[in-house]
Formats: sequence, C-alpha cells, structure tokens
Amino acid sequence: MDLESIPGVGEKTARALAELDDPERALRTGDVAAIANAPGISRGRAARIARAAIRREHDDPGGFLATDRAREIYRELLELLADRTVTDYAAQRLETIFPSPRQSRIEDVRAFAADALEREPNPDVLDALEGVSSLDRPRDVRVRERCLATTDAERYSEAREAIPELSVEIVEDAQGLAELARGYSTVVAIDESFAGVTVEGDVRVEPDALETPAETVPERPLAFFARNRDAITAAIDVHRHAGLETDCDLEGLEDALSRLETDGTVAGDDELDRLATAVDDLDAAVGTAESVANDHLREAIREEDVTIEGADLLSLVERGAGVDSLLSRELSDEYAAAVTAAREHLIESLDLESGEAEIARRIFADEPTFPVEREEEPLGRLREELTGARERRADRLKRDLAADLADQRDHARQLVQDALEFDVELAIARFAADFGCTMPEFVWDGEMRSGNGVSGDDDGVSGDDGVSGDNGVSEDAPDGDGIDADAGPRETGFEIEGGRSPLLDEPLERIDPVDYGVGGVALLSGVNSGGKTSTLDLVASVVVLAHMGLPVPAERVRLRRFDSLHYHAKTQGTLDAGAFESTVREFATLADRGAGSLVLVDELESITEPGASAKIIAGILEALSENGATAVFVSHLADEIREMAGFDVTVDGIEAVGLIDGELEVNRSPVKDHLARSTPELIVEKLAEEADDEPIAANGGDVRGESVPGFYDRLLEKFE
Ligand SMILES: Nc1ncnc2c1ncn2[C@@H]1O[C@H](COP(=O)(O)OP(=O)(O)OP(=O)(O)O)[C@@H](O)[C@H]1O
Repeated sequence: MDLESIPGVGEKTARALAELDDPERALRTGDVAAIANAPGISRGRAARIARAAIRREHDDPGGFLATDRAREIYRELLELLADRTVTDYAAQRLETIFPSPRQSRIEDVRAFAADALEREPNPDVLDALEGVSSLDRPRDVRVRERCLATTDAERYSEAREAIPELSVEIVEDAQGLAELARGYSTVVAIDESFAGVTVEGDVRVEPDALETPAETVPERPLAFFARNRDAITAAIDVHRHAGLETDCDLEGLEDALSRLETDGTVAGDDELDRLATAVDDLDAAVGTAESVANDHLREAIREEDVTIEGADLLSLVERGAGVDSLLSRELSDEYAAAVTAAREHLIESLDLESGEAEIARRIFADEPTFPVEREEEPLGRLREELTGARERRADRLKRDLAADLADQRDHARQLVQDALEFDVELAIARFAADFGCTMPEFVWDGEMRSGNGVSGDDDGVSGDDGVSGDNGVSEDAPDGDGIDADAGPRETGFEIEGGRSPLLDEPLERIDPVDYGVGGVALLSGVNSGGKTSTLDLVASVVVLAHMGLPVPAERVRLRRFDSLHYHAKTQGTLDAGAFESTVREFATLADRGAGSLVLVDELESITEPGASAKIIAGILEALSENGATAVFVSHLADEIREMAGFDVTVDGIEAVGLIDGELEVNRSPVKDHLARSTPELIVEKLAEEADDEPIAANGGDVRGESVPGFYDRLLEKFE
C-alpha cells in the first residue's frame, strides 16, 4: 500500500507508519491504537489517518455531516457507543466508524454490526476486558553480554537492522573473534567463513543467526511477552468466558506465560530457583556452618578433661606447637565431628548436589584448627560452579521458553486483537439493546424508482464534518438520482416505525415510540413541546447510524442512501442582517446542489419576521422539492408556508389529543398530511367546551358563561 496516497499522510507520516509491524492491517482494520504506536503520531491523528484510509478505499469524498448540528448528533451518538466500551482501544476504534454515503462502506460495517448484534455481553467477559489493552512492542531491549561478529560491511548493516538488540562488531579474522570473546560472554559469528574455527571462550558460528532471531536474542520474544503478559492473559480469559473461537492453544500459551517473570526472566523452575538461592545464600550459609562447627567444638572442649603427660607437653611446647596440635592429638574425633556437622549444614541448607557437595566439603579442612574457618579457595570454586550452573540453566530455560513463545507471538497478537474487537462488538450490542435497535433496511440507488429526479452534479455542499478534511459531496458522488415526482411525496426517503430517540434524556420505557416517514419535502407542524425537535433528532440519529452501518433505534426502518445530512437546529432569536444573509446563502447552495441530501430544519422562521419567513421557507422548499432532496422543515407557520408554496407541500402534524389536568396529551407520531392544531387553539377549544357543558347559574354565578357568552366560540372560529 502506498501510504502517501492516503489524504493527509505526507512523507514523514508515511515513514512513521512504515515502522509499524503491519501498517496495512492497522489501517485496514482502523486499529487506531496500533497506528498511534508509530513514532510521533497521537491518537487523535491516528483516528484521522484511519478514517482517511477508509475513505480512500471506498472513494468516499467525506462531508456527509454537513452542518454543526449534524456533527453534534454524530458526536453524541458516538459518545453513547463509547460509553459502552471497556477498553480505550474500542472507544478509539469506534471513532473510525463514521457516516458515509458509500454503499460499499456502509455494507462493510453492516456485516460487522450484524455479527456484533449476536453477541451477548456477560459480566465475566466485561471484567476480563478490563485487563486487555493494545500490545506494546518493547523497543528498549539491549543485551550487553552477547554480540554478533562479521568481517563483511554489508552483512554488518544487515545484522544491525535485523538484530538491533545486540552490538554488531566487525572483525578481521578468528583472532578478532578471540579478542571479542574477552569482552563478551558470548560471541556469535555470522559469517559462513568462520565455520570450523575454534576459538577460546563462548564463540558460536551461526551463519543463519539473523534468520532465527528468537534463538539469537531469546530476550526479544521474552521481553514482548513479559511486557504484554497481563493483556494476553486477560485476552485468554475473554476468549474463555465468551467462548470465542481461536486457533491458539490457550492452555499452552497460558502455561508458557506462567513461566515468565515480568522482567523477562524465567519463573517456576525448581532447579534454577535452587541454584539462584544457593548463590545468594552461599556466604551466609558458610558463616553459619562455621558457627555450627565452632559451637560444637567449643562444647566438646569445655566438657573434655584433657590429660597430657608432662613429657608430651614439654615436647609440644619445645616445638612451639599451638593448640591445634593439641586438638589433633587429643580432640581429633571431636574436631572431625564438628567439621562434619558444618559440612552437613552447608550442604543441606544450600541443597547442594553431589558434585557441588564435593567442593563444599573442602571448604572446611580436615586439619584441626580452632576456631574452624572456611577455606577461601574451594569456597571460590563452589561459587563459580553454582553461578555457572545457574547461568547455563537460565540461558537454556530462556531459549526453550523463547522458542515456545516465539511461535505463539502471532497467535497472542490475534488473541488480543480479537478480544479488543470483541469489545467494539459488545459496545454495539449493548447500545442496540439499550436503545431497542434493529438493522435498518436500505433502498440502494439501483433499487429506487427511477424518475425525473434532478441528477446532481454535486460538487460540494460546504461544511466540514469534523471528521474529514473534505467538504461536501464531491463531483464523483453518485448522482442524486432523486425521487420520482410522479410517484407522489411518499416515495423513498425514510420510513421509521417505533423509533425512540437515543438523545432524549429519558429512560427507554418513558419514551413514546414514534412512527414517521417522509419522501420528498414535508413541513412538520405541531403543538408546543409536542416533540417536533425530538422527531428531527430521531430522524437524524437514525440516518446517521444507518449510514455508519450500525443498528438504529427503532422497531423498523427503511431508508434511501443519502449523500449528506444537513440538519439546522433552531436559531435562538432573530438573526441580524449579516447572519440572515449567510443562512439564506447556505440554503441557496443546498437548493442548487443538495440532491440526494437529507435536509432537516427546525423552526427556520425565527431567523426573521414571520411574514418574510414564510415566504423564504416556501421558496426554499420549492427548490429542494424540485431537485429531489428529502427534507423536513419543522414550523409553526406551516399553514402560511403552504399557502405561499408554489407546489402542494405535505404538512404533517404532531397532534395533542387532549388536555389532561392542564397538561397536553400528545400523540408523538406525526400524522401524515395533517396540519396539527396549535396549543392556543386547543386551550380555546377546551374553554369553549367547558362553557357549553356548564349551564349558566340562575344567580349569574358562573362568571365565565355569563360574562362572555359565545366569546370562546368567536375565538375558535378564527382558527378555522
Ligand atoms: N417520543 C417522546 N416520548 C416521550 N417524551 C417525549 C417524546 N418526544 C418529546 N418528548 C418530551 O417532550 C419534550 C419536548 O420535546 P421537543 O422539544 O421535541 O418538542 P417541540 O415540539 O420541538 O417543542 P417546541 O414547539 O417548544 O419547539 C422533550 O423534552 C421530551 O421530554
């Protein structure tokens, strides 16, 4: 893959990406965490690069989310999804799922989401996911006691590249190897020409050392597994609890990991532990053994009556002999017993084996002395013997474990990757369960009724979706092959059944399901607080999620593929002349090029005076209708706009079905082709009914009825 062909990836970034283990996989799967492992690339940047790579793959020009409110809706939905992830990876990976106008992209994610919906989140899996994180590649492994040696400059560069953990030295000949062996514990000669050469020291001739890095530097796989042990172990748990399929031998991997300490050394080997403890405890054990001997001897001397003939004493004194001679003469048995006790103590406390015990015995000499003291020379030899054995053992174990683990590296990577992806799937499954979602049904371009829809030479409705650098719908976006005008207003736009907006701050069971569908252009009227804005939010959420390839919060949804979403939220108050002008300009662009777009507008009338607003909105609707956009305009001026519009614009209505204890009771599903009565109308109607129901009291006590006969009816007539 030519990394530089990804929009936004220059030479420097491409070089950084190339350092990843598998940049193509990371980009293809949107593995933001892996991309962010490339030097100098932040997580935010990584997400942008991943999105750009996906866009390029699907020829997606970007800019689906064409307005601030559309982007806001996407962000809020993303947050709801991210709230349901356990790992950072999954939250970042979700950032690479964005609404796209491209069928191929939508279908890719739909396939993934369909699998996700089969997932059952269970608490054990969620717990295990807490421990899973993206794998780290340790870059700081340096092995100082081993080096590679070559006579060849080219081979030298190759070796440095392949095995950066070891120093690579250039030598002239075998003599050079011998010199190196004085500075390094092990020298690995990598030239064929050294075959058969024997040099003093640990010099190995391994011409294929560069091809078998796990053997040349077992520290590499060990460091990788040590660094990532917890994440891999947690990923194993996730697989077990979730019953995920894997080619990996989970027990084998778990067993190998249990033999690894966090510092990359091998754990759980009794013999290595014995040798390590013996080396560590050697001095202390020898000291104790000396005390054992001396205590023993002291006791013996104290209890012994030494009888010595005068002549013997004289001869001893004349020879200048010390007490040692006396000991050997008179207390040799006791001395032997004391030394035996010391040796036994030493051998037992260090758990020495026969060869080692043999050397250990010599630490306490047979010739009697008092106090009994260690012999330094055999002590040094024992130390050397034990240290050598410990190192050989550790080295062998390291190599064996590294060989076991090196083969498992790819499996482990896959295991962790699958666990992390599983978290993404679970988040989608939980989102779908929490908001009662189903997969929407798309009516793709080829399946739409052909008609006189204006084909779009769409080249960009301005607006940055905050996701891509690209704006708008590009020239190569498919034609906005619009809607068949002859087919009436209800041909394919969107059709929602039982939709519940995930953006409402209410528990799911308190949200009334909404049915609503629009093909072409519609006005949405309705009582105050009837749920008009929430309906637009629902439509926007459904359309955004559907174009992300995800399930939507409704019992059933059918929709066309849109090129972009233009959602204009309610403006707060009248706009000044400049802001008004720019809003009108925005709609001019949209009316001109917005075929294939979904346009949602909330109470545009507040931008200017009511009379003018109705005219402007009517004009915008005409243009949108002509070019085949799908649009819903929420308005309290629906009636006036309908009057002004030069075509038969559909007016739908969110109706209050009545007033209960002064509160409106609303049917949240807009009624098609029905101008909803306004709240004031309902209140006047209620007053009129009450006045009719209550006869005027004889004493004129009913102030309402008496003082304003027919007043409410008169008001009511004005609404007709
Ligand atoms: N489907 C629904 N189920 C339950 N409650 C809802 C639903 N839709 C809206 N509501 C409630 O009604 C309130 C008002 O909704 P919304 O703001 O969408 O009404 P509106 O018709 O746009 O109001 P206005 O005319 O004042 O702009 C919401 O805050 C929410 O509490």
